[in-house]
Amino acid sequence: MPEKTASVTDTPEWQVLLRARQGMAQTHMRDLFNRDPGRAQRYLLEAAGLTLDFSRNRLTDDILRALMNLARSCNLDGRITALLEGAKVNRTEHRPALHSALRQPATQAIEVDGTNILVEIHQTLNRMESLVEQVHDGRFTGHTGKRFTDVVSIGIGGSFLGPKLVVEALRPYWHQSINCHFIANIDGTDITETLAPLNPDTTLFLVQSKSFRTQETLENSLLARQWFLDHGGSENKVACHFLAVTANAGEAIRFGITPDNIFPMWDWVGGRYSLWSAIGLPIAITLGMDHFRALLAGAHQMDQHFRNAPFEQNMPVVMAMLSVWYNNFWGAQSHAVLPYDEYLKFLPEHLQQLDMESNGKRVTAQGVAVSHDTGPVLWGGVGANGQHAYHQLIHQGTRLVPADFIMPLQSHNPVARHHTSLFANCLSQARAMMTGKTEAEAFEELLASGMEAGAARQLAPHRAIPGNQPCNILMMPRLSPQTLGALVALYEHRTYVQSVIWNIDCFDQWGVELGKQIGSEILPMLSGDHTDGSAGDSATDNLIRLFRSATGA
Ligand SMILES: O=P(O)(O)OC[C@H]1O[C@H](O)[C@H](O)[C@@H](O)[C@@H]1O
Repeated sequence: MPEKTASVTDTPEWQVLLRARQGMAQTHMRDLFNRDPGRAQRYLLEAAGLTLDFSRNRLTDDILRALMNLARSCNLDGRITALLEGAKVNRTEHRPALHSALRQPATQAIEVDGTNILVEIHQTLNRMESLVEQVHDGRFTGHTGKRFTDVVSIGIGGSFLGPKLVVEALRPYWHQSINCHFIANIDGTDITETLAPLNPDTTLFLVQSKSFRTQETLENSLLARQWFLDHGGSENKVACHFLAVTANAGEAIRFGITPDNIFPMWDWVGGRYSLWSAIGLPIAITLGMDHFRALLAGAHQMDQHFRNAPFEQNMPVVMAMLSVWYNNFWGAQSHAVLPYDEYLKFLPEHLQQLDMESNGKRVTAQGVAVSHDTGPVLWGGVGANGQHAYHQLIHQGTRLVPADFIMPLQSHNPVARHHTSLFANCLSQARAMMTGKTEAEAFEELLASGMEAGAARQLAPHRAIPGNQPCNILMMPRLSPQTLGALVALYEHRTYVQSVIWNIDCFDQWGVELGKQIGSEILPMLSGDHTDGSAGDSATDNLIRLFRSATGA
């Protein structure tokens, strides 16, 4: 039987926050700003090149203190040390989660089972560097001797989303000679459309899979291999075009990858935390190793800030505790991430896996059902596009939607006055969410526009906006490898801190396994290899029949 531990909801610190929540029920953020204009200056943090303005929150100094007391009561200090120093924080898989070690200079040792892992990490980085240089200067070429022009990463989940985010976000830093593509989905369209314009002689494939057992990745890799063979390649030239990154070298070799072409991964790195490892090869090849190392350096700066800054000034801790505040005390069910930068359009997707796969849990680390909500639904998209779509719900819907605005102060593409307009949009949305517009204000506005009083009275409730929607604004001088590294590491640590408060294991993902298991049973029924069984329920059986009659299987 799982050991029973006291729930965080029973602690005095939790009760203080419950009372604080009651006390804030009638307080609007407008009042908070009116009473305390200094909050804008006070609720501003700097770390690793990022600036966080968290003044637009349902927050007072007392509540901030109470949130940090809750963090202390959960031994957050000790848990941060445990994470960064390699304790087995992934309890169900008995592993450390040492993504921070991947960006650590080799000056101090970090031991896992008696081995200093920094040695292998830096050896791997050096191997990556050598590969990148050889690809760039043409010493490592395709089988016809032509330089590589395209790299295709085949992987899914954590072996896809992080590298894709970084590669797309750092386009202004791309090495000029090479293009990068990603194949993830087991949808023929993904691979067909990606490979169609490519030249097999000048295309380098990276098979990216920690486990080397992921069906989508293995099937796509087989197909890519066949494409290479069908277009002038031969079996003995596959090694020139296929590399793998995996913690399961044995499977990769069985699959046909030459041992020399395999880069290591380790079981102490979670998939969604792995872009800093050799899973980052698409990044390193596309941007060059200097930029990859700058990305690591930015993340390392955030690690140091996370380790050393007092809680009240600790950016990941503050953001995590604000999320706990809204999630557990105000009933928020989602969290929006709104990057005001086109290059960051894949950030919400990466953070969805990071946050929702990590904190989408319903039992404590001890295996007992939680007595509180855990991770909210994370969603979002680039501003200003969202303003003309889902922001309506944030402004006038019935739900509380805390949001993070993310905005570089300088643009890589400073055309006309676009960047100023973009920043104006970001600030105006944050202000509209915070202040809203009362019905009386809406009424006055309509009268001033010349509308007759009766009509104005009728329309005013539709134009009123409650406001009081909390948001953070995260800024950086410019989106660069360093600031992006810090930004992603910030969200990694924010995720961890939440999991500490909720007492859940944020490094496993058992929930995704059942679907895979059922999928492997259904596949032969759909393809006609196994026709007389039942999937176990009539609804599934019905659609299997429908699919088979539509496809003639
Ligand atoms: O890297 P792989 O072993 O192929 O795993 C790819 C992905 O698939 C799994 O189902 C997990 O949900 C993800 O956490 C993982 O990143």
